[in-house]
Amino acid sequence: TPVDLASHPKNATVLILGGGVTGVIAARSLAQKGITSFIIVEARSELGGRAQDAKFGAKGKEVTVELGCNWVQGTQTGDGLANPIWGLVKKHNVKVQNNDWDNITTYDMTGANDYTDLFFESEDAYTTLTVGAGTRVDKKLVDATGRVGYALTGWKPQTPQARASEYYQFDWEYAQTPEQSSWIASSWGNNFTYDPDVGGFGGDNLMAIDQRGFKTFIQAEAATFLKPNQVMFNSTVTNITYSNSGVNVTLKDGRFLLADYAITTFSVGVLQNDDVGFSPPLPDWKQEAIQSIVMATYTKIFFQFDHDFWFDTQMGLYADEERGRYPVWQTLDHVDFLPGSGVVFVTTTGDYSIRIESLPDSQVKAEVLGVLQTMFPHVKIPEPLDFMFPRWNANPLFRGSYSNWPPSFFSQHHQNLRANVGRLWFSGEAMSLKYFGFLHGAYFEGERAGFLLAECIKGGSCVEDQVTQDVTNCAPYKI
Ligand SMILES: Cc1cc2nc3c(=O)[nH]c(=O)nc-3n(C[C@H](O)[C@H](O)[C@H](O)COP(=O)(O)OP(=O)(O)OC[C@H]3O[C@@H](n4cnc5c(N)ncnc54)[C@H](O)[C@@H]3O)c2cc1C
Repeated sequence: TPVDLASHPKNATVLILGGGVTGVIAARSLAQKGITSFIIVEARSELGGRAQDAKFGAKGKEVTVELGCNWVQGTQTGDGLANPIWGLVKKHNVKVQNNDWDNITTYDMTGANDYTDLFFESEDAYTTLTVGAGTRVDKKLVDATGRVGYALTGWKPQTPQARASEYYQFDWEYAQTPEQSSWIASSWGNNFTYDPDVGGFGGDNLMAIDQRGFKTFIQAEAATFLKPNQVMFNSTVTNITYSNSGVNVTLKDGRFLLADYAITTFSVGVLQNDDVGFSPPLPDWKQEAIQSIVMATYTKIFFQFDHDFWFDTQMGLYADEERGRYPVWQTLDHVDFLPGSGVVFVTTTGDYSIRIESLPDSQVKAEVLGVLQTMFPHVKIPEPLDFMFPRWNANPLFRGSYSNWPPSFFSQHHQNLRANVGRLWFSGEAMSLKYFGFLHGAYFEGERAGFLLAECIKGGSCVEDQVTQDVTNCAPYKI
């Protein structure tokens, strides 16, 4: 039954839908501007969203492993712009360790095979790709796929080793292939994070190994300002009704909440898959924007063994004949991370992640053990003590791991994705122009939404982004 929004008392001025980094920082930003009548509505029983961990390992050998985000990507160079996640990590003493992605041992179908020269060549090819994208932006040329960019800038991988090296530079970051990704947006996504010459933070990657979980950086920050009555846990939103007078949110258990405004911070995967309904349906321009971005999937598959029999470097790379088949390996059983833990994990991305999510655990485990046997032909691979992987794509609270920008997603789509629909505001990592996909993208978007909405509530402008009703071609097709 439709609720008469006008005649009901409001639960709060603002409902912040989702308690990940975006939601927490939006709440903090509202509070900083004097708006304290808000409620964070979160389906899970804790804050953090995709900053999520699990206890993993045999009894007595358990360690905390990160199922979702794991790194502070880029810190700061000189007195340049600092990654705000790094600021929170330092403020709350979250334990992180420098992770050297070039400290790598390479393997292929014959076992250990040193193709690090090729690996570093692929690193240079990636840099050339991003420079080529910059030239396109300067010349106002249309976007193309990452694959087109690689080919036009001279990188044409022909061997499994070259493809695996390319995968490490590209797919392991964007969680999709160069064919599926925007050449231009993937390049600026990289540069604004890692390249201090264009205002990026810098080249470091700090890996969280805090046994309280990486999520501590955001939970501890929330504890500095959030009051118990400003957050509702175990509250899954099923429907959002919006009008000129307010927003009404229905929860799975039948409760409903009323407010003057709401900010949704749900992943674009959630918005794409109708896990939450909107009444009235979102306008066409909004729906096209939501469906035009991609929610990619990045999967870490964890193993614990009784003892370490693998590489001594921080990273390992395996080249299979099939590109993307269990390629990137990381050890936690390393003097820099969690020595003695017996934990090693491998990452898959994109369509390969979707594939393994549909398989039983036993099959994935057998496949990966087979790959380990190929990588280490002279070792009898022991039975693991523990095995686990999260299914991010199937999870109705996320539907993937983070957004990726396809070449058919245009600037106007981006503005439309971010724009509010009346009193319903949209935020989250995917709305970040420069840092889509990253934690720091979520942080900056939460801050932006909180500050702008505070202005609106105080009588300022309530419309920030220009909406484009129809995203059109500047040179229409002549058919
Ligand atoms: C496997 C993986 C690896 C990653 N690695 C990194 C990394 O190393 N570095 C990095 O910078 N970034 C990384 N990321 C990306 C980063 O985690 C995200 O960009 C960021 O956490 C997104 O924050 P958010 O607040 O926008 O969204 P979310 O964290 O998704 O927050 C949205 C919240 O909404 C809740 N929610 C969803 N549906 C409902 C509903 N119907 N009702 C109520 N609540 C709901 C969710 O539970 C969630 O808490 C990774 C992500 C994943 C999954």
